[in-house]
Amino acid sequence: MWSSMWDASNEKHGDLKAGLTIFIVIMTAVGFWFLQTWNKHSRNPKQGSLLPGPRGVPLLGYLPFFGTNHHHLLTDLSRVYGPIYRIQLGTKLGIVVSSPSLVKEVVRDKDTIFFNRDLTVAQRILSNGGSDIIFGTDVPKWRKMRKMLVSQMLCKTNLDDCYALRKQEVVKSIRHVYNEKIGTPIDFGQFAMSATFNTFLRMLWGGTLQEEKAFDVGSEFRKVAAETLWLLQRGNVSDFFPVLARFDIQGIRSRAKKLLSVTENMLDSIIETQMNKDQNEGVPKKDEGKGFLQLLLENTINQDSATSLTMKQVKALLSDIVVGGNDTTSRIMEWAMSELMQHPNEMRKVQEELTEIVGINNLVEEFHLPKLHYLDAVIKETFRLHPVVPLLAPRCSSQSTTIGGYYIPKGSIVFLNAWAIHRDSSVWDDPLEFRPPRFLNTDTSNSFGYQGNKFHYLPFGSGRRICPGIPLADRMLLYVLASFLHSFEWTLPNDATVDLSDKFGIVTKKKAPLIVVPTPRLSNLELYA
Ligand code: HEM
Repeated sequence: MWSSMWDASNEKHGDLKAGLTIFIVIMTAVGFWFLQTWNKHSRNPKQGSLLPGPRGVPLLGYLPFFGTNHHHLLTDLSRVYGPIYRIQLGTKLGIVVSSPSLVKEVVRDKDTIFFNRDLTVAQRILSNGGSDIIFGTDVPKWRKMRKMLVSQMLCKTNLDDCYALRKQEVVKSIRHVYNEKIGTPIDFGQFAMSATFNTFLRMLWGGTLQEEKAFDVGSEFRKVAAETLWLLQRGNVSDFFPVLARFDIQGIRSRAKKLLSVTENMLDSIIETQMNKDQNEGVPKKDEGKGFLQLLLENTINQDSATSLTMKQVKALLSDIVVGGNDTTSRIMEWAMSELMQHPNEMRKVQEELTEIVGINNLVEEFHLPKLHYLDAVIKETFRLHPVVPLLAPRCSSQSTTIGGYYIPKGSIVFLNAWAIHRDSSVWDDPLEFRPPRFLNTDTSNSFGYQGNKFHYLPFGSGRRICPGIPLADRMLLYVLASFLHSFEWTLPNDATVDLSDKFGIVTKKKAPLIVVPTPRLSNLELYA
């Protein structure tokens, strides 16, 4: 995603700076051309007024001033320049939108114009030329893949069917904490990340992969997914100055190509294993449901070209699920836990609800989830204060148009600043306070969901390109968090405090990890066995 282009860590930021230095020398040669581009962006008042925005420096635009926490910077700038402004990023023109009504104009009223993405070098390579959903811009192909994901893999029936797979992994995590971590400080983010990752993989392969093989595949996939995310968020000079792409100054293109080849080989081998299984071996146990891969392979055998996917698309979809779903889901768990540790009263209410609905002599089951209203409100409030994808997935205008009466040239990159909107005092009462009851509204006409229909609450985006993973993310968040909060009491190590500051990235995370100490909470210790 474009928001990830300027990575937050110092190491990577330094890397971008080094690239920029080399670049400045080369850029003298193309400066003339750049100025022409600048003029083109600035002088076309025919269709609307010119946008305000901060002044940058020649050639680089505002790039040198970005610092590390880009969502904070863009929010600060919106206080100066208003809910829509322009920002020059090398040769690219960025448009930053931070009001609900203007978001609506982009994602609903003009959704066909803002359907596209402006792919970076790494995005184009790692998505195999945009053959996945996240980076895909070919509408018929994108639609076919989304349909497969939403109406077959993540439909209620299939998610219900593979509950047993999720449960096995969550119970394994609980057992692991009970056997090895009681009374010791653990990094909750890492713990949530492992539990989520293992659960995702279990749903991908279903119940058919041997445990040992599943473990090896899991470790490899985890490495590949982490590197993909890392590479996607490295700043790359070529993205701001495409004319330099052929020089691959920072080596990002070659590294992405190597990574794609490793990923493809790994997925090919998994797919082959799955296809070579003899029929009995491949049939899931009665209560386990089909894994996503099996569903996908059945779909490719289907000869109906209107619905069937190619192998390239199958692999792209598997990657999307892991890359798009794992970090986001586990990071929000860490944020929710951090807010609960910071607000013991809220923690008490959540645990009282769990005791009442689940019972202290039982483990949480998915059928309990619809009754866990307070926990649901805690998660929603966490998403409001800490939308883990703060600038959503930036869109690109496929033709010149207007937003809010301002002229937007073709090819502009539009950032929808959900982080700013979620913290805007003209939209929310006491926006900086963690107050879950604001999501407890029993009046259904006024209640909040994740569907992005209220343009002031956008943790999963909105419009045609809204996150298709919501049904799975919603279940996983509630189920995993409820299980951890019900099974254990969590305390901070002596003298520790909770640091709620954040660090921008493709998925925004906590600056300092949350370290907590678990002790058993259930009265029947056999439940941990
Ligand atoms: C807490 C969990 C998650 C969060 C916060 C999240 C957030 C988002 C956001 C903000 C977008 C961009 C939407 C927009 O620009 O309007 C997005 C897109 C996407 N997400 Fe998620 N997501 C999560 C989980 C998942 C899961 C579990 C999956 C897969 C099973 C997934 C797959 C995708 C895909 C494929 C897209 C691209 C959609 C498109 O471009 O058409 N996400 N997500």
